[in-house]
Amino acid sequence: MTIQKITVLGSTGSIGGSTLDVVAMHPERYQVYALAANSQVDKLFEQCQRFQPAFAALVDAAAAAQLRNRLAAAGSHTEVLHGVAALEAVATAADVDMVMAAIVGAAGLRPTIAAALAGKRILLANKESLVVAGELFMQAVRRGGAELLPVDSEHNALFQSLPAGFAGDLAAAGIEELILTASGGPFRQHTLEQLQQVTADDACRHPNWVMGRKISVDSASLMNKGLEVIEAHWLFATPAERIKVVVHPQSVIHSMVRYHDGSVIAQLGTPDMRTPIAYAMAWPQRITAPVAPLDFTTLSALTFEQPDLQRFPCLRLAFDCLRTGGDASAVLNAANEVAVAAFLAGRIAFLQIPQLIERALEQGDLTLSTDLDSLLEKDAMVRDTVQGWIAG
Ligand SMILES: NC(=O)C1=CN([C@@H]2O[C@H](COP(=O)(O)OP(=O)(O)OC[C@H]3O[C@@H](n4cnc5c(N)ncnc54)[C@H](OP(=O)(O)O)[C@@H]3O)[C@@H](O)[C@H]2O)C=CC1
Ligand SMILES: CC(=O)[C@@H](O)[C@H](O)COP(=O)(O)O
Ligand SMILES: [Mn+2]
Repeated sequence: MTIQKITVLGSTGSIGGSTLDVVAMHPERYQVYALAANSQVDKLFEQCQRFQPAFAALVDAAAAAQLRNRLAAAGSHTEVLHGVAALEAVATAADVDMVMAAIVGAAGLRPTIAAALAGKRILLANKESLVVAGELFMQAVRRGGAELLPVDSEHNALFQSLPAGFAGDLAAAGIEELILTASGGPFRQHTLEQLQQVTADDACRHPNWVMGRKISVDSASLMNKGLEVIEAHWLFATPAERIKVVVHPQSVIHSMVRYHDGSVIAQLGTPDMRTPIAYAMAWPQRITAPVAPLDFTTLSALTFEQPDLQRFPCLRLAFDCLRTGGDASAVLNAANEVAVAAFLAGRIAFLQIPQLIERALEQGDLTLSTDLDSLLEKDAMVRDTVQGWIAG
């Protein structure tokens, strides 16, 4: 078996750490080529010492200089790069077989598209890439001949539940609809009055998953599910009306495909991202993952309910954007990233997140950008505008 070399974009985050757990379990199959992040020196230093990558990359130049000095003092052979271009370099290098795309937010877009154009196997966690630039991203995958494997638990579940080789022809495959499960987040049973008072720490206390703070807030507002609806549209070439969301508080069923004959095929498992990560890394084979097996005898119940779009308008906004098309989803994402950062910093209230997004959508230019530079220019403009509203 030839060893597969992997670059992990966002290695210092939650998905990055889980990816390295899977790599560590299979040293005969995988070797780390590069680790990349934004500015966290301590964690990246530890990871470099443990996995001895050829390269480490940080966007922040001062942080990269610190890392370089510490690694040199420790006698490491890892070469440290810095800047946004460095992320693209380690994602596209000829020696790399697969790239874990686990940078949070639209910041992950350029290196992930670069990896697609370079024809890599892409393990896609960074859903924002597809939300911001679905059309351009999928074009890059086709042009580069890349393999795109979904890591997001719901999309990985759908991928496992769809017929092999499914390319978007729902009728030919006998598919009625894709059903995304949503936990409902930490505020599933909160009233609107209670939602007015919640803090960032409350929002980051997800009932079932341990995740980074941005996606945790998205789960709490149901924006995560909205982003995932858009992600499913691009990954599986499925229109909005064939994508449903059902709240399933236990997060045991990770998503389902309903077929015309009445069959529903689902993927279940302990809520642990190391399962979908291992699946995507090894596909079409299966490897062991360091995950506790699902114990059916201790599951009290699997329950289901409708999402409440009054209390959680972000999900409605995302569905609307998917139907609107153009750059609506990119505007939604930019406004959401700014609003979530402001909420995490204690500068706005939770319920202001959808309000700011709705205002950005009403005032933004939603016509489709046909190249990446103009799309990212628009993304930056929306961010400036929303930041201006927050600053008052
Ligand atoms: N966590 C989960 O269980 C799941 C996550 N996802 C998706 O995966 C992605 C990562 O999520 P998660 O691991 O939770 O996030 P974390 O916040 O835990 O980690 C984010 C990673 O991105 C890096 N990063 C942040 N900003 C930049 C930037 N501007 N340039 C380069 N790197 C940057 C961080 O580096 P640094 O540490 O230096 O700041 C860190 O390595 C998100 O898109 C999320 O939606 C999808 C499904 C499940
Ligand atoms: C683990 C994962 O894939 C997250 O995106 C998860 O789905 C969050 O859970 P909810 O958004 O359903 O609360
Ligand atoms: Mn998910």
